[in-house]
Amino acid sequence: MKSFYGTQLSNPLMLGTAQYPSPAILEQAFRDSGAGVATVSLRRESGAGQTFWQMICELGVLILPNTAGCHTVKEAVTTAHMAREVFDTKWIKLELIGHTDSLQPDVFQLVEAARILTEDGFHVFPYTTDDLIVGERLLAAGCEVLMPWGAPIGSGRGLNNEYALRAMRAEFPDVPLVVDAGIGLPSHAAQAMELGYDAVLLNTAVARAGDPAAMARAMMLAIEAGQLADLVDPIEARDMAEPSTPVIGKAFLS
Ligand SMILES: CC(=O)[C@@H](O)[C@H](O)COP(=O)(O)O
Repeated sequence: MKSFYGTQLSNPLMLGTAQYPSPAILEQAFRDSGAGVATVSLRRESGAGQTFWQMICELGVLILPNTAGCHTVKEAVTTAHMAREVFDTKWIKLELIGHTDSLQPDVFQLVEAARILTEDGFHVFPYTTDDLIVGERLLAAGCEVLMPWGAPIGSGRGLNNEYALRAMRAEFPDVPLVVDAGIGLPSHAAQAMELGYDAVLLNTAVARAGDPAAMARAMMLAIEAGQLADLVDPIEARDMAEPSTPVIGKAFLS
């Protein structure tokens, strides 16, 4: 498994901490799924106060603070500095929103903020589009991980552009890649792993499910299934049929 800035994840599920019905259900979702990373929004969840930060720290998983809700480089950089103080970590999930309806990242500001934060010693996890050139620019700015979107945040649409995500995997074979946002179902998470992605980050699909803890577990099982399938050389899809038993009386190929 690839490492994330030198750290091996205990497993490839990164789980958000927003919108759960209660703190107890949030904790249960982490326990039942065994998620390896918790992402937490400094701006959106700052109202919850010290008790909430404490609870997140006590989950016993790696913390990936994020800059959700930031629209400018200045806001994102300031929020990243706050996060480093609160959670004592160099990791920052850099979100810089550029479009109100789709919450599409502003990739121009994203690259600039990534460069500033990297020079300042941060380990940046950029939430980006599935654009190859933006990916290249983020790597050139010092990022060692890329987090392309599956679909707009909270949409639950799954992988909107499988072609582009596949192209990113092929273009950056050695870079840890995480599908971030838009996952709605376990099958979407499995699909991301089948493409050879290294992890999946999701929040809404679990937090807003009828039973968040059970959905978190379902996501983890799907991620494990997709990861295993990717490792064991799956067959290529074909247009034409091919008999499963090509030679009468011969059950095995060899
Ligand atoms: C919590 C978080 O980091 C989100 O901004 C993230 O992008 C997840 O998106 P979904 O809620 O669509 O899973």
